[in-house]
Amino acid sequence: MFASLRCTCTLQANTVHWLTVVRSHEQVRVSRSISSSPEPGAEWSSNGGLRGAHGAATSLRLPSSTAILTSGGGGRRRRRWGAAAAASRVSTCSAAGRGTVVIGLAADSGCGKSTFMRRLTSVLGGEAVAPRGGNPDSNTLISDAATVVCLDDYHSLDRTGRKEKGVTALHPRANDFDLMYRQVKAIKEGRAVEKPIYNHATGLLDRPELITPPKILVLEGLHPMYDERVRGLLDFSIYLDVSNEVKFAWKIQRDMAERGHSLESIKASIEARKPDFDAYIDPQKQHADAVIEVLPTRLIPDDDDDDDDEGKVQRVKLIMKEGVKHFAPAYLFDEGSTISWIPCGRKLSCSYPGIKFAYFPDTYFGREVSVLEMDGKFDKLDEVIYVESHLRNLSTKYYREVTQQMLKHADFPGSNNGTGLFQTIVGLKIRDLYEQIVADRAASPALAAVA
Ligand SMILES: Nc1ncnc2c1ncn2[C@@H]1O[C@H](COP(=O)(O)OP(=O)(O)OP(=O)(O)O)[C@@H](O)[C@H]1O
Ligand SMILES: O=C(CO)[C@H](O)[C@H](O)COP(=O)(O)O
Repeated sequence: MFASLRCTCTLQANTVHWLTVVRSHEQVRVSRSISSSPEPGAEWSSNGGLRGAHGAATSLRLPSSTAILTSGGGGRRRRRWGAAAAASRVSTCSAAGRGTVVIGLAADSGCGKSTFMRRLTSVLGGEAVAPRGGNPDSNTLISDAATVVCLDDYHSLDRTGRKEKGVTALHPRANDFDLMYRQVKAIKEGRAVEKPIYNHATGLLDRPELITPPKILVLEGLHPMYDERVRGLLDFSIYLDVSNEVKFAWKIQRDMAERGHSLESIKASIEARKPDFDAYIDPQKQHADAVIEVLPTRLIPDDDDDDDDEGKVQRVKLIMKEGVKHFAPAYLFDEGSTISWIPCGRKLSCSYPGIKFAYFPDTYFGREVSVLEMDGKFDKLDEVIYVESHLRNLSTKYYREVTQQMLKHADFPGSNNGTGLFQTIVGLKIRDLYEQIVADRAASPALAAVA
């Protein structure tokens, strides 16, 4: 699907390189062995070693442009690995070559980041899996085209440390932005890094894992756009803006049903996080190229207290910045117009309270934007084609691609409403952006060299 990337030195055809990394006190030695089928044209540059500071043995497999860490040692998994310890271990191997495209996805916890990631990696192709053989509590996902890194891994304070210092995970003091910047920059420049792991099961920082440069690196978490230097490395950024009412409903649904939390503890956790959320997370949306905003419906009157559907129906806005390189906003019927559309009728089944679409130009934090809005929910997912056929600039590759993606993931939360629809569209836009960047680089090798 993707154009292949040109890298810095060449692998033999049909060769997979297995690397054995032996960690010694000050250094990690890399030895290459064995082979079997790489991506044609994939290349490997190594000056002979990764640098490290631990005593464990680790195996790496480098099938194409992505290497996967498989942990061999693991003896001290519960040891706290400070983010600072990983700082010095930026390695010099490059697999992706011409520069990784970096995408930022910001949102509070429980706002649909994982769901969005699953939709995105599905659009990009290939299954997204945890690093094979690595830490079972790793937060990283790897697919053919993309590596998704969770920024929780850059917490500089573990759970106990945060408690002792009285800060939440949302506070900048609990996160190492210097390391985040250095490592994202290294990956973007084609160098692998050893990234820390924040273990959500234990609340500790685990031994770092190796991240090699993928075609697309997605940084998902609380702060991808908080630090100006990290923000400057992003090729595209998204913010999932879930209103308090809806966030509360989703949190209750998940944390009560799936995690056994009490209603009181969920409320207390939301309240405790709110000041830091308002101060450090929410303001990032002004920097996003696309914002998916989830609000309560306007189709059900406020005084209609009896209606069970009220919490289940959402009004979702896709706010798309104008003038972003490689990103042409999607639109309804006619670009730049203001449109209100009720598609219900012969071609789209709608039960109460119906479906309403809107499209209009607007401003968002002083920037010109185009907004697509959907209020209501789909009754039959195969009928989404009716809506898809009236939307333009979707960056689909074939007829009904949006509808097919929605049907494929019908069981994901939000598949029957604007969250699923707009997340799918943003996924297609990211694929398109990546392909444009690769095409630009191919057309201008000088650009690629500085990317
Ligand atoms: N579009 C949606 N519609 C309804 N519920 C949703 C939607 N998206 C997410 N949820 C609910 O919120 C929960 C959290 O979603 P998800 O795991 O994708 O969020 P997250 O941001 O990755 O969370 P965390 O950071 O806490 O892991 C889901 O289990 C589901 O209950
Ligand atoms: O906001 C969060 C991002 O997911 C988490 O609360 C944060 O990472 C801390 O995790 P935990 O509660 O598991 O210690």
